[in-house]
Amino acid sequence: CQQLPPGPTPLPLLGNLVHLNFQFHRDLLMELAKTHGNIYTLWLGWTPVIILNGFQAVKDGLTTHPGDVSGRMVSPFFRAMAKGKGIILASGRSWKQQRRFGIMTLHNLGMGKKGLEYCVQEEASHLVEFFVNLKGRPVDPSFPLFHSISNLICDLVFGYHFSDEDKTFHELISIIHTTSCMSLPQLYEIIPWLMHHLPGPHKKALSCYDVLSSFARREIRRHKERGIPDEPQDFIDFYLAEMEKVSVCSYDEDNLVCVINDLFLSGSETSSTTLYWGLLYMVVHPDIQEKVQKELDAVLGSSQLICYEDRRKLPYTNAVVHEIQRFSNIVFVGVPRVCVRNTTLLGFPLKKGTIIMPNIASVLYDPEQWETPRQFNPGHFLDKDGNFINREAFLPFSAGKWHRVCLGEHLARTELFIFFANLLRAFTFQLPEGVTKINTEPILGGTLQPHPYRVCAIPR
Ligand code: HEM
Repeated sequence: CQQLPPGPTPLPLLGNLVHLNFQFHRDLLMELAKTHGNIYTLWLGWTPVIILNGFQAVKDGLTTHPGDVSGRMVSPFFRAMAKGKGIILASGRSWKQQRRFGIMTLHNLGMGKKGLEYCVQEEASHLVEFFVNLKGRPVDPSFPLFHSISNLICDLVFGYHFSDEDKTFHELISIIHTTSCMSLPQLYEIIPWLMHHLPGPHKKALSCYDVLSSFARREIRRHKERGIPDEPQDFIDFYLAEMEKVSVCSYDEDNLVCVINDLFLSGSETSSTTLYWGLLYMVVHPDIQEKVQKELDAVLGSSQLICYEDRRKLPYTNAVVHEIQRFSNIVFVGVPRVCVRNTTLLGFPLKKGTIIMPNIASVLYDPEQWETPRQFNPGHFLDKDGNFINREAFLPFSAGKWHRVCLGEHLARTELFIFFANLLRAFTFQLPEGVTKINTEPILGGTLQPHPYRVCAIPR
């Protein structure tokens, strides 16, 4: 039998939604843990959701019986979107196969002649060129960052990347942006039968998802028409080759479409928003920016291609990149998990189907783990001699190595390091003349976003 952890008293019908102001706010969730403990229950309407708070609870909760808590919520909204296919919104055998294939293929693409790191370096140098052409004029870097990171996914998945002016690409990234910035429409989860017939942001997200799917189908058709080369060049080639080889039912075109959508939706906005925060922090902390530049100048030449491996020679820069991820904690309440069988979570027996929400923000801001959790402090990742140190509580990609943990972790780390180091080697970022104030509070959406801002990239 089930024993739910304690929590605030729910109201009839709405549960704790009113307590939450109909959204998950990281600070409110951390505040509730002070009263109810590091594992507590919130009710979304009739549905109990178990919240894990702080490093120890999140780590133990996700890694003690990782297989038991590796399901995803097949909520009405998610079902309407991906119909249980792909990776991020899928569960069970099909999810396992798509995920394993996705990991293997990203790895294989990294090994190829035109490896993954090369694509990252190429996109980073296009971005540097973009800023050079601006000649120090103010710009909101959000769009160019998003553009470059999405184009990188195009490179990996489609085998080519778009030019800056391409209209189709602008249409594609505006769709990805709208869909990935959406927060989960809570009302759809509670009354899907009604919301399905009403207009609103949920309708927009669903129709964007359909447009994205038709885009993926067009690319799959193009690949089929030109035939699969002996040496697959991109994600679609690898997948189509696999479809020909094995007759496993979950390798089908619908799954491929959803996997492509997953790569765009979880791989574009996350990395580009982290870099958007990164430039903001550099403007706010010019002393830290200068220290990074000094290290880059001392260790690298001005034209040398920057590799991910260079992070070992650049401990301060590496620490700043990690601190940007920690402090911005963009995926603030993680992605909900579901128990795939009856299990025990930190001593509480839970039934199959119970939803678990790891509050990632409470890990990255855990006062027991970080010296100055609410301050931007690269020292969190440095020892007293200035060497880089890994921190156990650095879990922006979540936890549970062989199960649900972020599939793009390696790609994201490579992108963040190479983009950041290239940008800071080439430019000093500062506020436009006359601007003295800047808002560093996040906007709550699908991820935590900075308020729009403009910077000048002054060539060094
Ligand atoms: C700064 C960048 C990124 C952050 C902070 C991030 C974070 C996360 C988090 C917290 C999860 C949920 C894991 C869980 O359920 O425990 C996740 C899942 C996922 N991420 Fe990332 N991610 C990033 C970049 C990427 C990139 C670049 C890709 C791929 C191109 C990617 C692909 C995925 C996929 C496919 C999943 C679903 C995994 C599954 O359900 O099995 N992510 N990510």
